Amino acid sequence: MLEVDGVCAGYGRAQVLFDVSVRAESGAVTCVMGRNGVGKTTLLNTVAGLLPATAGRVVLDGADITRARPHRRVRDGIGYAPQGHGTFAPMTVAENISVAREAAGRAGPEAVEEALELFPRLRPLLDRRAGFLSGGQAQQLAIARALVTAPKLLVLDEPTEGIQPSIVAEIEEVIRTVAERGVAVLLVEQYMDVALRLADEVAVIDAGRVVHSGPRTSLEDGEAQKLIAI
Ligand SMILES: Nc1ncnc2c1ncn2[C@@H]1O[C@H](COP(=O)(O)OP(=O)(O)OP(=O)(O)O)[C@@H](O)[C@H]1O
Repeated sequence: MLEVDGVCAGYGRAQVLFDVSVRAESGAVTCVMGRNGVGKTTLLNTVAGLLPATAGRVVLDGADITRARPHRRVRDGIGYAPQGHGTFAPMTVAENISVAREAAGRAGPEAVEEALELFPRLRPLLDRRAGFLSGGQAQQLAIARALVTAPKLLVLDEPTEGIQPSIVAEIEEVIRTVAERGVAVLLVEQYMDVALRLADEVAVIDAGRVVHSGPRTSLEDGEAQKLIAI
């Protein structure tokens, strides 16, 4: 579904990603791991089109989208829940969700109901402004906003960071359900226990390069774990 092929990217003269190749298949969770500052968010921003790739290709469903703008990528089927949620604080939960659905132009109004079935805790909060949500609620809203775009590829940046364990379990359940429905999930995750529960495939980044990739079971290897340990 997604092929990131030999991508380089960075900020001004500071190159962050070096020849990065990662794939995410439909119906599977691909987990990108690595220590702080190694380039995980930079990779996701390059996939979402928020940061240009200076070399290499991003291919979605066989189409080269390397130069496509972010809104085009949403319409092509990339749903992104960025780190720090990226929700509109002054807007209500309901407005956040409907704006995301309408902007994507991929799904009908029934997508909102489907997202609320996955995140029932959001239902009583529909009239609350997003800026007044707890961290866990805001994260659920961020994922719901990505889901109402009816993505083929769901991109999540550390969705369990700083969130209480009961909500983490609910978010994990949604990620699993979405993958089982055939969506490709590309997930940045720092916590080994979460990755071991969710990932089908893993890619470990260190200093802007992919230094390990393979099935989840390859994470049991001590060498792979050393690359992630803080
Ligand atoms: N907007 C920016 N301008 C300049 N440098 C940046 C910018 N965003 C990130 N960087 C730098 O790029 C490098 C990679 O950052 P990135 O956020 O991709 O790492 P990360 O692996 O996602 O880390 P974290 O787990 O802390 O989010 C870091 O050295 C960071 O300081």
